[in-house]
Amino acid sequence: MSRINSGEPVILTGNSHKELAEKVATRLGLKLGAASVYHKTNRETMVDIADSVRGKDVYIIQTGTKDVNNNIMELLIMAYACKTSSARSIVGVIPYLPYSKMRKRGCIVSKLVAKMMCRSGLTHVITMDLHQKEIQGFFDCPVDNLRASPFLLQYIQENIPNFKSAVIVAKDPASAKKATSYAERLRLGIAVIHGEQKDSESDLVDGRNSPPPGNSRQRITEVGVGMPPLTAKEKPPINVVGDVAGRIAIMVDDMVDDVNSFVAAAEALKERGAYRIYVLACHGLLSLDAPRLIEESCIDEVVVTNTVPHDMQKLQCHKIKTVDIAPLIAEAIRRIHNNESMSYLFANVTLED
Ligand SMILES: O=P(O)(O)OC[C@H]1O[C@H](OP(=O)(O)OP(=O)(O)O)[C@H](O)[C@@H]1O
Repeated sequence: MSRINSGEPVILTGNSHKELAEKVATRLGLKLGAASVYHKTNRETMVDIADSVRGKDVYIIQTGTKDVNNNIMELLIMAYACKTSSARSIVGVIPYLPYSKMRKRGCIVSKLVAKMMCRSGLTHVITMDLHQKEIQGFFDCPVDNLRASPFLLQYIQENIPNFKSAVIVAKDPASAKKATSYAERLRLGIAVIHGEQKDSESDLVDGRNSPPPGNSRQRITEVGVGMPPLTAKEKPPINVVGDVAGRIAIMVDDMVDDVNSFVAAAEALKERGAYRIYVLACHGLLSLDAPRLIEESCIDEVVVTNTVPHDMQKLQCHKIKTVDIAPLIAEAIRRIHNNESMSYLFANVTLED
């Protein structure tokens, strides 16, 4: 990779993923800028940037982790500190953009997050595999939504023996387009799973202010709007459309969170004769009990990139593998900094990725 050539940028990072930030800086032939980001005893976030950023192009590498609210505050305060110290441009490098999964009912938090980031001083955002591409429209600055698919496709070709006898699986109809786009590039067939795999409220971990019990359809009917209630027993059964018998099944998605939906899908695939089951996704959030669930499941491997740190989860589960996307992020920074076209980075991706 050629070097940065138009005035050295400053690469800063908060506490979300130092390892990734260091890898990116090293690839660019730079050192991380001296900044300390810490929390006072009252939990307020403090930022000290040691060197002057006046007139500089600053890149702040900060991803979303399980410490998500601190991740966001650190980024906002760092960006604001750079803005008020007269940085020329401030690029937020946010590999996993938090709050991008929209909850059914409730406000669109990603719009609020985008507005706060722009107000704090970000002049450009680099992110990866947005859960909804439309989120880019919430930002009042340019957004480059990089894709992990070329890296994941390469992993399949190099690390899954007999991948030519595999079928790419969409674990729900919503991910069918993504599965098709992977399948076409690998010249494989697809299968689509239909049916309820997890409760829509399964990501609630804190009981305070949680919605009243009962499923959402029931509540809608109680106030006299909408269709008759569907009870848990009446949920559509899991159905696999496509032939997976005697094949390797590879599920592709944007993120693996608490993993429940993938485990349920894997069981359906196993029942129908798939003999090896892989899950590939960009973001390995691997929340809650995910490592144990994967370990005990019929999934053979979960392959994610290092947009989100997951070393602890790997200690608990030997089936989790990591693909390094630091080279992609470094190349995006280099191109933006040198005012070069980004199209090269999108050469082998499709709109559906
Ligand atoms: O918690 P896990 O079981 O690991 O699930 C992760 C899934 O959640 C997200 O989709 P979501 O269910 O939010 O559906 P959506 O596409 O309707 O937003 C994401 O795209 C994965 O498919």
